Amino acid sequence: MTSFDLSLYLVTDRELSKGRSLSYIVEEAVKGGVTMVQLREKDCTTREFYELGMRMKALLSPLSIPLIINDRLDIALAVDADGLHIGQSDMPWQVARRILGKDKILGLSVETMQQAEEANRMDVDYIGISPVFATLTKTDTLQLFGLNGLKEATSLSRHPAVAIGGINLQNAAQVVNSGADGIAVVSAIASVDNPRQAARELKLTIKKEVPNEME
Ligand SMILES: Cc1ncc(COP(=O)(O)OP(=O)(O)O)c(N)n1
Ligand SMILES: Cc1nc(C(=O)O)sc1CCOP(=O)(O)O
Ligand SMILES: [Mg+2]
Repeated sequence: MTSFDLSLYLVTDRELSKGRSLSYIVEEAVKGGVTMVQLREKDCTTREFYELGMRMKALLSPLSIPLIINDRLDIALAVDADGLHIGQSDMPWQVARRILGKDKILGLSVETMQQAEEANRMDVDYIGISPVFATLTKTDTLQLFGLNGLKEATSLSRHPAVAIGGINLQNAAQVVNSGADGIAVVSAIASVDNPRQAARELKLTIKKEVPNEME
């Protein structure tokens, strides 16, 4: 499987990118230290999603930054992405795994403690703990995990775990100190004036925290 580093995971949303192109946001974010990118565009035709996917692949592949496609197994295959992220209402993980093959990265959102526990019996490569905090970026979610829920979910999970939902410079340190292997963000990078600087600051914050925790 493609190796991956969940520490600073950018999830895209053109609508929240203040009129700037996806390529600009992603390029700047990568220069700031993003380790993984998920193409998540909800308002998109299939053709447009495919073309964006091809553009992202051309941009990220030479930099060895994994490209993950949200929801769309067909697009992940068509652009030969590094992986797919699915939620509880998306393609069943067994089907996704069978079609993607064992070499691709498969991520799964877990929205409850029970789902985190069930994911231990699934052949997925990481879980997204969704959501940790409230966010306006995605509102069709169940309960918030909060930091205590995040601690419990990361301790019971056998999978690497990325936290998502309402994560920013103010709370990122607490998130990684609660056991997450990384943070996934949309607005904290895509909606700010300087995405490169935002990524750099987030990266510094989480890098600082993980070793401190281990000491
Ligand atoms: C890293 C990560 N975690 C969770 C999600 C949410 O996925 P899902 O529940 O399928 O919701 P949508 O993103 O499809 O609206 C994610 N995309 N990425
Ligand atoms: C894509 C996504 N999934 C979530 C979940 O809880 O499953 S929250 C979310 C959006 C996260 O955006 P922001 O960093 O702006 O809060
Ligand atoms: Mg989904």
